[in-house]
Amino acid sequence: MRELTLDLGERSYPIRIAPNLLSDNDWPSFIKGKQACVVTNETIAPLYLEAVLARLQGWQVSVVVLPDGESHKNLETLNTIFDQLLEDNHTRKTTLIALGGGVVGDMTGFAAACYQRGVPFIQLPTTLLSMVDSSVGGKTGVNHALGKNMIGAFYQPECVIIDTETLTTLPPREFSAGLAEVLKYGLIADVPFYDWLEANWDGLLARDPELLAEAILCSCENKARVVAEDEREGGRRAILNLGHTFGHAIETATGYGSWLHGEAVATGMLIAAKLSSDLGWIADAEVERLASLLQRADLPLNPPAEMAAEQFLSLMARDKKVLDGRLRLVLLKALGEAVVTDEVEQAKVIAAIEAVR
Ligand SMILES: NC(=O)c1ccc[n+]([C@@H]2O[C@H](COP(=O)([O-])OP(=O)(O)OC[C@H]3O[C@@H](n4cnc5c(N)ncnc54)[C@H](O)[C@@H]3O)[C@@H](O)[C@H]2O)c1
Ligand SMILES: O=C(O)C(=O)C[C@@H](O)[C@H](O)[C@H](O)COP(=O)(O)O
Ligand SMILES: [Zn+2]
Repeated sequence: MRELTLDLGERSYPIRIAPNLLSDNDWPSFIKGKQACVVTNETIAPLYLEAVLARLQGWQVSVVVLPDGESHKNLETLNTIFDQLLEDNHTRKTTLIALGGGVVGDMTGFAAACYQRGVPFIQLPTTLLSMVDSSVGGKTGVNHALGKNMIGAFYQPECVIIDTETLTTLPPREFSAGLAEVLKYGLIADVPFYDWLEANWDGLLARDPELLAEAILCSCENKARVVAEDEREGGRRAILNLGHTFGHAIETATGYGSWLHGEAVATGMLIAAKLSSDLGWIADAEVERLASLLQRADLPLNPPAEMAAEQFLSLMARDKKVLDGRLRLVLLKALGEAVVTDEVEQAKVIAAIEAVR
């Protein structure tokens, strides 16, 4: 088993990575008391709910099965979790268990932050993206029609249990979406990891278990390092948003459905890389290198044809990083060195969007 700790003082927690951890009797020990509510969705429940419930026999356990998809990551769906918790008389001693991808994880975490002003929760991520990113770091929340993740809270889990065996059932498009966030860590902070990813890209695409476990560990280590430094995004944590200002605009414009989060981030990172090379910060060859890795994973390189640059700009004006009315973008000062800047001319931003198109 691989293990690391996200170091946040008294709110520190372990992140465990190994095959078949869901069937392990160890993870329920992170739950204080014998009351729990498992939140999952209609796709994941038939695959993994039984294994989880088998570990909780004799407990007071409720189950909430959410509809599947990013389009359901909203307040209306969130309320169904509260309905169930109240109907089943759950108290402040109840622990919520997020069994699923980032959508289930973000909503369960936010429900835990709100229910009776806060109950514990644990993360059992089942997508690559949720293993390497969303289950770690305590960003929880839901979307609003006018913007992505606009309603939420910073709220940390008790532990993150990554059962790598669950990746065997993940559809290829979802797997690739996760790889986009994996590449992000190399781009923003870890050139040796980026080189390693490029060297092992075929093996990763073939889902070699050892390579995957290594990539998940390295991603979690990178994320944990940044979050431990700046839990509530006062500064450095914003680098984890590389590509997201453009990506969130795509997701919002397309109604949280046709583009997966990781796909939108892939295209967004390519725009950010192009802008960084236009500014003379990274070599043109690095933009090509990233495009090639994305393409080999079948990730989209071009923004939606119907999205004009002006639509990007108006949606990006609501980005959470906007300060004093000024757009702040995460760009690459060098490969492996992300910076947050508000000093890029609008014309250059438009040019990068058009160039990638
Ligand atoms: N909180 C954070 O820090 C953070 C970080 C990155 C992304 N996110 C959020 O995460 C979400 C995206 O997460 P995601 O990519 O996991 O998407 P997702 O949760 O929608 O899961 C992707 C799809 O895979 C299915 N699935 C999940 N596990 C499976 C498995 N093992 N086998 C078969 N099918 C499985 C799901 O039912 C879904 O259809 C977005 O809402 C994004 O905003 C949050
Ligand atoms: O953990 C973070 O911080 C991130 O930015 C990780 C991102 O991959 C993730 O998509 C996050 O949900 C985006 O956060 P937001 O604050 O821009 O909504
Ligand atoms: Zn993301």
